[in-house]
Parts: sequence; structure tokens; C-alpha cells
Amino acid sequence: MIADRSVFGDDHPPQELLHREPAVAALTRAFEPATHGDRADDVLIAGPSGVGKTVLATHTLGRLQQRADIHTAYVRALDQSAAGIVRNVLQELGADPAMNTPLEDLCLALDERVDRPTVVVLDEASELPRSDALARLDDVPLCSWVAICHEPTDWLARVDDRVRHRVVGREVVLDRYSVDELADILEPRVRQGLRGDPVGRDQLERIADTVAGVARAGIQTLLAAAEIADERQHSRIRDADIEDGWPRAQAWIRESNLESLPFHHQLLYELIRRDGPLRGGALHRRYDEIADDAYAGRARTPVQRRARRDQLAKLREYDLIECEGSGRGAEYRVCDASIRSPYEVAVPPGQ
Ligand SMILES: Nc1ncnc2c1ncn2[C@@H]1O[C@H](COP(=O)(O)OP(=O)(O)OP(=O)(O)O)[C@@H](O)[C@H]1O
Repeated sequence: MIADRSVFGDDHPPQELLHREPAVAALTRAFEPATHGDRADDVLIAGPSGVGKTVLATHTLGRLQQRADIHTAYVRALDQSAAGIVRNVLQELGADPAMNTPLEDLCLALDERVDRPTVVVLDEASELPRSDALARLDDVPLCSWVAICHEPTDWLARVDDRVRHRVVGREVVLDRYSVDELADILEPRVRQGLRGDPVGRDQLERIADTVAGVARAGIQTLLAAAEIADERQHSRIRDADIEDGWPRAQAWIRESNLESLPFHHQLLYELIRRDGPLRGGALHRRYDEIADDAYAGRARTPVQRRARRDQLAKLREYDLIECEGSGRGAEYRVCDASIRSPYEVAVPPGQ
């Protein structure tokens, strides 16, 4: 039944970006100055995981590149310092700065390199307000950015005034899709990725409803249902295949989310997986007890509580952990204890 698995991957660009017309129009307006050789406006894209924030940015920039002489750079900002981000932008623009180049020199190199409108997509930018990377990019006359985060209010409250003024009031906030919309989005994946006519519209709507309008979850559930139908030798996908496909898809998404995170997040996850449910205070104490051993021999060093709180928020956004209650009584547990960190994260036993 499955003709081409790659059609279901995040990196498979959809031919059409359905049901995001207002968002595409807002981005296109922000990029318009670049078509005249000027600096584009900065943009903040926000919304829950898997609703198409990244594909909105890449798709709209792809279209822009067809009609304007611009450069684009894509950088995952998660857990990166300002120097790391500027270095990645330079690499995306074809330069090869040495690892230990100081931030000031990297910024000078960027200033020299950017000779036409350049739009930098900063994905996974929830923690970006901690660094001055945005201000550094803003210092380069033709360089603008698109930051992608989950929670716009909190993000805007944490950036400095200069950055806030550039994007406030023009945020592009994406919501989950309706059942009808997501079923429309699934149809081309069926045509391109599956053989024959294996699934009806009502079942696509069933999938869309099951995953509450999250595109990535819908696409993965469709794939998982097709895989299960194959295993059961069904010639068409049945409702039971969809029902069993959803947990399989959830596990795939969680595994891939966890794999994409840095060591800091992996360690917190493994601590909660092994010792959870854990209250916030107990979790931080356990972290402090084991951190030196856990980080031994790594380039990274243990992080402060404030950064850990961001990392816990990220684990929750990615549906890897859940938190019951609030404040001091809040208790953390993993969503699926069978999902383990792909890193060799040795969590030493408690003392
Ligand atoms: N309107 C759409 N049309 C076609 N495909 C879509 C649409 N919206 C989302 N998708 C697909 O859904 C998947 C997830 O999208 P994307 O990676 O852009 O989500 P995201 O919001 O950036 O997620 P995260 O916050 O976890 O990074 C991708 O395969 C993407 O192509």
C-alpha cells in the first residue's frame, strides 16, 4: 500500500500550502521590500508544534526566491549562543568561519558577506530572547529574520524593546487546522505516497479529528494506518487501522522530537523517565546531585535552573513530558516511558 514513505516526512515540501492563505499573504507583505533590493521586515511566527510554522516560512521564501534576488538562511536556534547562530548563518551563506572565531569578528564577516537582501529563518527560537542574536542580525543593514516559536506573548515579553517594536502587532500566529482543512491537506499525501485508492474521505476526516488538527500528527497517523493495514493484509485502510495507527504515530513523533533535542533536554527527560513522577523542587535537587557526573567528558556544562525551566517547557511542547498541578506542587512525568533518549545519557543513581 505504501508507495513512497518519503512523502510523509517533514522534509517533503508540499506542492501547495493549503489553508494558510492569510499567513502566506502576511509573510509575503513582510518580504516585499526585499523584491526592491531593500531589507525585508522581521517576522515572528508562533503556534503549537506540528501545525506548519516551518513549512510556512520555507514555502513562502521559496516563492519569493523565484521572483527576487535574495539570500536565505535556515538555522535551528535551539540551545545556540549568539556566536553559534551567526556562525550558522555564515555557513548557510557559503562561508566557513573557524569554530573559535569571536562573536565580533563573526558579525563583521556577516556584514561583509550580506550584499543583497537576506532573510534568516530562526527555527526553534523559543529560547532566543536569552541571547542578543536578533539584535546582531538587525545590525546588518540588509539582513532580516523570521523567528519561529510556540508562545508569542511570552516570547515578546522577554525580548528587548528594539526587537519587540519590530514585530509586535504583526505576529503570524497559526492555530490547529479544522477537520475539513486537515483532511484536504492529507489528500495529496495519499495520492503521492500510497498505492491505489486505499482510504476514503470520511477516514481522512477521522484521522484529522483523532489528532485534533495537528498536521504532522495527521500525516504520521495516515502513514502508520497504512503500515498496519499492510501488516494485517487489508486492501484498504480500516477504522481499526487508524485507531491503532495513532499511538504508533505518536511514538514516532516523540522519538524524533527527543532525538532532535540537545543533551541538556535529554538529561532532564531521562531523569524524569527514571525517577518520575517528580515535583519541581525534587527534580532540580536530583539534577544538581548528578549533573557533574552526567556531563563529565562532554563539551557542555550543567545549566542553571532558569534555563532548565525553558528546557522543561520545550519537553512539554514536544509532548514528551506532562506536568500536573502548578507552582511548588507541580509534578513532572514522561508521557511514554518506553521512549528513551538516543544519547548515551547515563543518569547516575540518587545519593
Ligand atoms: N498547510 C499545509 N499543507 C501541506 N502540508 C502541511 C501544511 N501544514 C503543515 N504541513 C506539513 O505538516 C508537517 C509539520 O509541519 P512543520 O514542520 O512546518 O510544523 P511546525 O509547526 O514547524 O512544527 P514544530 O513546532 O514541531 O517544529 C510537515 O510535513 C508539513 O509539510
